[in-house]
Amino acid sequence: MRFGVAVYPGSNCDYDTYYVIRDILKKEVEFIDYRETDLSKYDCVIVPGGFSFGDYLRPGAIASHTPLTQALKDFASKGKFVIGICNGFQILTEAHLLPGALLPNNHGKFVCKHQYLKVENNETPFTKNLSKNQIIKLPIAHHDGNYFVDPGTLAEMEKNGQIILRYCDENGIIDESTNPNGSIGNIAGVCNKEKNVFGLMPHPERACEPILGTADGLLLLTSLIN
Ligand SMILES: NC(=O)CC[C@H](N)C(=O)O
Repeated sequence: MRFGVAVYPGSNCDYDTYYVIRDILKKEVEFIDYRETDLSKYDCVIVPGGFSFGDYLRPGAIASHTPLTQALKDFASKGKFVIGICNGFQILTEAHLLPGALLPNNHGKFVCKHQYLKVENNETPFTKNLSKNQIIKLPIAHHDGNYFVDPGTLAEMEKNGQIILRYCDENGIIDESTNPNGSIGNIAGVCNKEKNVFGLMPHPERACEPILGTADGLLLLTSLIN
């Protein structure tokens, strides 16, 4: 399986992602410049976190119009895999590769901490190494992670199994007190209807070695490889 890691001006999790794929997962990986349009050699493109184009206009808004992000539409339509992490999730919603939008956190502050998450759907290529309702711990670090989608689309997404992760506490409680940013339904990660595009606000690439406090990110990233 060949990976590409998208690089926009202002990406800052690109090296972390590259490191995990090359040195921990031992898979082939290359950086992809945001002006590139030929993605034929990749099986999966990861759109990493950061502040692409300085988060100007809205996070992900400018990056969504670059040649690379536009080429991802054709790439995804062929059934290839796309994962957007944090700013990558913002870019994928701005590009309409995923439904919904990431609004500013409801408390107006940047949030940076470890967060418990509940696996809502393990029947996707991104979560098959996990069990349904499994609780995992990953870091979150964002200012605009407040997931919003209109009620009609949300109902469709629930029906299609497109809600993948929700924010919770260590006991799996999902409510306002365990919601770090105001996301509707505590949603932390979603996929498209076809289940080959996945976006999430937490950072699995920052949680792949026990020394980092949690290696649960590996459960997600190895699902796809297996
Ligand atoms: N860690 C990140 O990718 C940050 C995402 C985005 N720039 C935000 O603050 O919401």
